[in-house]
Amino acid sequence: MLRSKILNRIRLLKPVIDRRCMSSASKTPLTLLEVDDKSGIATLSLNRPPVNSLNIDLMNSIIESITEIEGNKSRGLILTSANDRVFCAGLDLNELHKPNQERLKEFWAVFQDVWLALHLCSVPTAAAINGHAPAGGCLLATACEYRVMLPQMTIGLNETQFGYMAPKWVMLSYLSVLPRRLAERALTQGKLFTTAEALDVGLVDEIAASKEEALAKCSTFIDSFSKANPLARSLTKKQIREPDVQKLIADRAGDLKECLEYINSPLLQDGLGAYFEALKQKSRSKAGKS
Ligand SMILES: CCCC/C=C\CC(=O)SCCNC(=O)CCNC(=O)[C@H](O)C(C)(C)COP(=O)(O)OP(=O)(O)OC[C@H]1O[C@@H](n2cnc3c(N)ncnc32)[C@H](O)[C@@H]1OP(=O)(O)O
Repeated sequence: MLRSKILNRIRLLKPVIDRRCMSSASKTPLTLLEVDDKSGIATLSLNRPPVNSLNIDLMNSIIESITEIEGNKSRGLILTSANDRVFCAGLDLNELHKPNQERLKEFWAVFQDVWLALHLCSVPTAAAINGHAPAGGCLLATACEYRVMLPQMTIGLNETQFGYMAPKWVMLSYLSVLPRRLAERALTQGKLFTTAEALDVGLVDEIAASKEEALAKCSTFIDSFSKANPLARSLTKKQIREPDVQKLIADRAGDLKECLEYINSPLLQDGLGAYFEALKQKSRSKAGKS
C-alpha cells in the first residue's frame, strides 16, 4: 500500500515520457507524453512521420494518453506535434482510399472515439499548433479549448476539396469556434485559413513566434483556471459540450453507416484517388524524383 503510494507520488513528480502504441514499421512511439513536474501540465506530442496522419494506431495512442492524463491528475493538456512543419495532416488517406471494409469500420469508430475523448477531456486543453492543420488536424485543434498557432501555417476543414462532406459532428466543432455564416462558407469552400486569417476570424486565439512561445501561451491559458474548482470546471465544460456530443453519441451506428456508404461511393473514391495522387506527385517533385 505504502509502496504503491510512493510509486504514484514519484510518477506525479517526475516528468513522464510515455512510449506506447509504437509504429509497427519503425518501432518509434506514435505519441510522446511528458508531464511537467513543476506545473503539472501534460504535453502530448503527435509523432507519426512524415505528417502525423491519423491512422488507427495513432488515434488509439492519443486516446490512451488522454485517459492517462485524466488519471494522473495532470492540471491540463497541451496537444502539439513533434514535427516542426505539420501539426497533423488529418485522416490517413491510406485508410480511406480503396479501404478494407472491416478495417474501415474500426477506423471510423476510433475516429469518433478520439473526438469524444478530446472534446470531453476533463482537464483544460489547449493546442499548440506548430504546423499545418488541415481537415482532421483542424478537428483535433478545435476539440481543444484554446488554440495558439505559429505563423505561415494553414488550418481548416478542407473536405470539399477532395469531394467529401464533413460529418455533422465534425461541422459542430467548427461551429463551436466560428460564427455560423462564416463556418458555412468556409466548409462549403473547403477553405484553408492562413495563420493570420485564422486569428482574424477567431479560429485560433493567439499567434506565437516559436513552438516554445506557443507552449508557454497554452500554459498561461491552462493557468487561468487556477482559481476554479477542477470538478466544477470539468462538469461545466461537459454540460456546455453535451448537446454537440449527444448528436454523435445518439447515432454512432447511423454515422458509421452514412460514412461507409459515402467513403465507398465511386465519386468519393475517384476524387480521393486523384487528390492523393496529386499529393504524392507534389512530394516527388519536391524531392526531385519526377
Ligand atoms: C472522410 C472525411 C471525414 C472528415 C474528416 C476529416 C477528413 C480528413 O482528415 S482527410 C485528410 C485530409 N488531409 C489533407 O487534405 C492534407 C493533405 N496533406 C497536405 O496538404 C500536406 O501533406 C501538408 C500541408 C500536411 C504537409 O505538406 P508537406 O510538408 O509539403 O508534405 P508533403 O505534402 O510532401 O507530404 C509528405 C508525405 O505525406 C503524405 N501525406 C500527406 N498528407 C497525407 C494524409 N492525410 N494521409 C496520408 N498521407 C499523407 C504525402 O503523400 C507524402 O508522402 P509521399 O508521397 O510518400 O512522399
